Amino acid sequence: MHETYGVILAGGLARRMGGGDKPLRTLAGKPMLDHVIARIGPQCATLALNANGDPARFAAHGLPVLPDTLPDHPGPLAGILAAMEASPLPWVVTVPGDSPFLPEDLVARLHAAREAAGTPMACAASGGYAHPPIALWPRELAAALRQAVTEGERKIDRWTARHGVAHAEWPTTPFDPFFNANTPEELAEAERLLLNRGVSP
Ligand SMILES: Nc1nc2c(ncn2[C@@H]2O[C@H](COP(=O)(O)OP(=O)(O)OP(=O)(O)O)[C@@H](O)[C@H]2O)c(=O)[nH]1
Repeated sequence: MHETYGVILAGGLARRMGGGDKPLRTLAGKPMLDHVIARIGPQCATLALNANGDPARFAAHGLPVLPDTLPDHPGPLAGILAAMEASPLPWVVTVPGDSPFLPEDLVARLHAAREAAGTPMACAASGGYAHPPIALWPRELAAALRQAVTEGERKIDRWTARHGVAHAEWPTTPFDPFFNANTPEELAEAERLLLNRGVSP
């Protein structure tokens, strides 16, 4: 297995949640970020958090905080770029801080998909839909990504398609492992899934 640098993306503005830090919202008695760390941490050699503003608010979670290196919240590609530029390892996996049910074989299957297809990147999918922020990135494409974002690129899938991306698909039953909580209603739904439908916390 390739050692992989994991970065949890928490650099967005969370407008649909009413602002603030989505990953610090409580889910089943603990911050959603703790659920994400429990899922992705064991799959990575090192873990970090991409977030903007005062890093002290994440101190309890014990992760290095990487701020965006581009101004004005240009979107998830800015967090992916910060992750690739900070990575001590050739491979980087990014996951959003609002996806508490990530699969335990995420990193292994992304590497396998990339190797089988001979592409530089691999992206997670479920139910026939790709989840562009949940992907494996080669550090060596950081300069190309910086150039693209500087020139105005904002869409992850358009940029990955230019370089080549494989997709690894997961089943959506009994639940979608890429469920993400963007709104207070989705956070309540995540809580129901955890408490009633056997998603292990
Ligand atoms: N670093 C960084 N990450 C971002 C930015 N915008 C979104 N993200 C992250 O990308 C992932 C998907 O973002 P969205 O859920 O679409 O955006 P969001 O800002 O979190 O929420 P909304 O404002 O409700 O759309 C989340 O993990 C966000 O934290 C950004 O400008 N910079």
